[in-house]
Amino acid sequence: MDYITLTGVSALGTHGVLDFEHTDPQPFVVDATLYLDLSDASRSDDLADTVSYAQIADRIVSVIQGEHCDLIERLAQRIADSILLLWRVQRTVVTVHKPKAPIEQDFGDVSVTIEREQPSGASYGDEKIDTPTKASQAAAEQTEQTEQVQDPPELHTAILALGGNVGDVSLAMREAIVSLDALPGNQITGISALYRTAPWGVPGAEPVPDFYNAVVELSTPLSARELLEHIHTIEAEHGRTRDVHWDSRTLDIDIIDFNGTVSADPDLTLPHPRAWQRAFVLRPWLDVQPNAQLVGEHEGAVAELAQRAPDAHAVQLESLDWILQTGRTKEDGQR
Ligand SMILES: Nc1ncnc2c1ncn2[C@@H]1O[C@H](COP(=O)(O)OP(=O)(O)OP(=O)(O)O)[C@@H](O)[C@H]1O
Ligand SMILES: Nc1nc2c(c(=O)[nH]1)N=C(CO)CN2
Repeated sequence: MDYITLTGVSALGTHGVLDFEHTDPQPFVVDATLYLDLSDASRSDDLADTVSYAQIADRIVSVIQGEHCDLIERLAQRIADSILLLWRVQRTVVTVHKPKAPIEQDFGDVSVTIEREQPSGASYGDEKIDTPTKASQAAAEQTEQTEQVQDPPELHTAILALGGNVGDVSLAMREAIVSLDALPGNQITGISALYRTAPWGVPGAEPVPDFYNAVVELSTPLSARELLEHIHTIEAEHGRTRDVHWDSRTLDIDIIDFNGTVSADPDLTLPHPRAWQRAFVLRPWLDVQPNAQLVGEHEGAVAELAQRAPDAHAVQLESLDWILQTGRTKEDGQR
């Protein structure tokens, strides 16, 4: 199996059992090996056929700087989880070093190493992670020969807004992101923070729960229309029905921008026709593209539109590392 190795990624964090370790930052150093099939990337010379080691380094640093763990075993698990969100990575070995650990004796380093893999039988779109049989190897070789004469697919950059206000929204959004990333050829290239936002334009006399919103940047070979079809399937998997416009919902995913395309088609309007006046979309968009520009009728710098939007003051940062959480959050569980 091919692999990518990244060593010595370091950052300050507040992990440890002792009281002062909860407040005084100390260095943590991480080595990670990612096992994945690099045969496509080695032929195509295209980043979309592999995983970006810069993105892995970012994820590792975010986890080190993120939520407190008592044990470096737990920190290593959180790092492995964040790496395995990338569907291409089949297995990862993560070592966390804590060179300044509070140990009275002279010591050089202390570290833990864990090895984790995708859940068994994990299936991603049409791609199943399986031990290759002779037949599947022969089929793969055949495909490789065919692929050599094909042009690599054209990749598009899509900005997707995710939101919801019913049930465990952040879990639904994390699962949706994994599903989007798992579609063949897709790669999530940016994930915003999670924001808690006041309901925008939602009708009805009853009080409506706040929404959670986030934005992702996606590199995709799919057309905008194909992507929208997949999005509808993912929304439906999370119990979304489309009965009432702007009603409370478990999961809503909108295509905000698709390579700067402008289209008035009502089935797929681009950019999203209401994005320009929604700080709950514009603010998280800036997290993944700080210099983003909206095209079309309401064109302008997203940073300026976000400030001017009527709900600019109703968008509150909820979590920077929400994507790394596992299971239900206490708060979500009560919703
Ligand atoms: N850019 C777009 N992204 C997603 N859906 C779109 C887009 N443009 C048009 N649509 C169409 O809008 C229809 C309704 O979408 P949806 O149910 O997500 O709307 P909504 O969430 O109630 O309102 P809003 O679009 O204002 O967020 C979809 O069936 C889809 O075909
Ligand atoms: N704060 C907030 N308000 C909304 C949202 C949303 O995601 N966040 N989505 C809506 C319809 O898509 C309507 N109103």
